Amino acid sequence: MMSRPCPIVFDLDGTLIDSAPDIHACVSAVLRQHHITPLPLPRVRSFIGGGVELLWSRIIAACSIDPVHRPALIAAFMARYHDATALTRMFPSVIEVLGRLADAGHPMGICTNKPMGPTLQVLDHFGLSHLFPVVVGGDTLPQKKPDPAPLRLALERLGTVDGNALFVGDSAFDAHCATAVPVPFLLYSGGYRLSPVAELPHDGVFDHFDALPDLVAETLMARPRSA
Ligand SMILES: O=C(O)COP(=O)(O)O
Repeated sequence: MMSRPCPIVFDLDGTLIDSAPDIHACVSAVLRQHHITPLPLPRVRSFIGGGVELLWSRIIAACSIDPVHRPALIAAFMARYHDATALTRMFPSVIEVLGRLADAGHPMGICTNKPMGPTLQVLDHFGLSHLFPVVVGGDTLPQKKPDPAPLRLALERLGTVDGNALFVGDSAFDAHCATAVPVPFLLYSGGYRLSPVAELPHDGVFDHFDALPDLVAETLMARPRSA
């Protein structure tokens, strides 16, 4: 009996989309409002991946801001972040490759630390919503990646059987989350990763989305499959 194509869950920021310029623009606007000199884009990009709260913990530390301002800063940021898509781009070939994987029958989902509001907005903006029947955001559960709970929820909602699924992401948050579930992890090396590839647990690595369908097939072939 042929087994059905396995579910594939994707991280969002730094994996499918380069959203750092929009996040940087929102952060800079909020800092300017508070008369604080904005940080350079690469610095803000290095703070992305652990969700909004961790992003702001890092900004507050980097700019030596009094933590008493934290709630106001985060509220002002969220008001801008909700529909910030103007500077965001999909990584090359993402739309074509997602279409190929969907046509091959893989059920697909998103597991991101980005809050649900901006996540749904950006998926809609890029015409990706219909590809992802399951979306777990950074505020869906109390836990965020690298805790396994959000990815486990996405896999459960996609009907994963016996861990027969794949997770695709770009960061240490994603790699350690996949290990904790556990589920095989494919690392996109062109995203916001801070650690060397060799230091992140992974079952495959790719630097361009054109390589992903073959990598998916190879990874699944190398593993025992459930019916
Ligand atoms: O909001 C973030 O920090 C990044 O979210 P991600 O999980 O899609 O990389």
